[in-house]
Amino acid sequence: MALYFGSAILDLLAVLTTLLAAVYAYMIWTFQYWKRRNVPHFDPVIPWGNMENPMNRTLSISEYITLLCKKAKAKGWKYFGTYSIMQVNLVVLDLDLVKHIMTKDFQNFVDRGFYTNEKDDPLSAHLFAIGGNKWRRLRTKLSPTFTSGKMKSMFSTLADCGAVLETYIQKSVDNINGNDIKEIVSKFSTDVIGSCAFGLQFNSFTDLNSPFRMHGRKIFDRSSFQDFKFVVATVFPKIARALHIMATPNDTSDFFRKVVEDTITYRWKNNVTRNDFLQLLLELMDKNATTKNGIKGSDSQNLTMDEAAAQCFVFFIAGFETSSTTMTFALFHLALHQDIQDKVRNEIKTVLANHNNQITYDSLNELKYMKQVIDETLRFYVPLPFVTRMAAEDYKLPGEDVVIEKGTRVMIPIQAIHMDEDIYPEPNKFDPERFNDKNKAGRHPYAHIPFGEGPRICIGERFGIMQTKVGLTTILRNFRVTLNKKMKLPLKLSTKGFFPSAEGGVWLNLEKP
Ligand code: HEM
Repeated sequence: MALYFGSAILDLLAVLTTLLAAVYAYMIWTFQYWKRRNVPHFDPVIPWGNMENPMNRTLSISEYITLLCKKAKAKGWKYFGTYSIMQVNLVVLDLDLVKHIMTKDFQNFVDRGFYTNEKDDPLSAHLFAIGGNKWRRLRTKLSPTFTSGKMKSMFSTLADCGAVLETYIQKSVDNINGNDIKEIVSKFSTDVIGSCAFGLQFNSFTDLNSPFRMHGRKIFDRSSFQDFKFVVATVFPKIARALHIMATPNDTSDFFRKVVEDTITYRWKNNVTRNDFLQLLLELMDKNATTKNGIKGSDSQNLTMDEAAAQCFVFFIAGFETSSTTMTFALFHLALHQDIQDKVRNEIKTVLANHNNQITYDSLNELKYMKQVIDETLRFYVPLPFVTRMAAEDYKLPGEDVVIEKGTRVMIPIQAIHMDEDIYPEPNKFDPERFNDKNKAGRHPYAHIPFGEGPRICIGERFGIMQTKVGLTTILRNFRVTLNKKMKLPLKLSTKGFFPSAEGGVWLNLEKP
């Protein structure tokens, strides 16, 4: 039925044109936000703002932000405004200001401003994503899970996974050569998280169709469209929730929720206790938490089944990709720099000789040079290129004439800080000596923050380093790592996904030294 132009189609066109014009005008107005506030910024482009078109990137996210920050630094900016689509962000470069946001004034920057949709997607409500009091409550509860005492008691479970990796590479070294090393270390870290977070044997090396490995791949090998959907959901969370947009793929969510529920039910039913994260979560569960089978939780604390599943899930996603990325890039650099590799291997041999040639919790703590190699790897290719914090109230940047408005996201560009040549001369040179005690002491404490900083620092830092050390020690004490002829140099980062990964893979050989 035509109302205005005598034709329903013309009416519809008129409505659509008006809507588009309104959105366009709103974008123009939004894209002047930083100009109106007199904050330094680069000119945005409609509709992506200062982002690259997520469907057609030429650089990885990490490289793109680092480039933007380099340009900003060259102009003498300590911070600058950006737009990701219509979301305004303040990128902070000055390390003293970074310290204020992450630590000193943390009470105003508790939230990350991450998209969650607890109703449709219970797994999205995990420790990394949630904010406010809910985060405080959960973080307080989960922190004891990651103390050095707990890490020590969990070490034997981790060492068992190291032994599986060792047997695998010893047996199949001929087949491994000329393979993407990321696939091998990912199987190891999937097994580690399986044992330590879920209390299950994932058997990633023997079960080629392991559903855990399959879901792990699926979460991180996201298409550009999925990335785009997530960015839009972060910018317009209310609309995204109304449209039931999930952060976790549907089948992955069903799979993990069922695994956790079945495992918890089994443990309650059979009074099983184990030295793992799940046991600690179990002890925090609501006495009224009921599984589908009608089994009730046994104590009076208040984590629900879905909350417990969400935490297992975040340990899985945060634990396996970060550590396997770190191991992959460490091995790549060691293959490029045989002298550094020799030094690491000699250290491993000397230290393990004092521990019956066993990889133990204490022996790993003595691997000081390997820790320098890991620190330098995490400087060079940090798994999370940036983190965000959202202002809970208006906040005046200390010493500056700028107020960060309530609800604005502040971005801490970790990778760009790590590549700042004023902090790290020749940033593209791999040099573990940057992290000897003397050189470390001469730098700002916020110059190296691969695990973030302040009260929201990575809860799994100790575990991530321990896991990385077990993987590297297992490989390097048995093999010399060299570049395979299929490895394309210089390494180019993939333009897909959020975590840095090598385009075409990291092709290495393992040779008997
Ligand atoms: C090399 C390994 C790892 C790296 C580089 C890494 C890095 C990070 C970073 C940068 C953050 C954000 C911190 C911030 O905003 O200040 C984070 C948070 C987090 N990480 Fe890790 N991580 C690693 C391993 C792990 C492991 C093994 C686990 C669990 C088993 C884990 C669980 C988490 C969780 C749950 C959070 C959210 C903490 C919160 O918001 O309270 N991470 N990680």
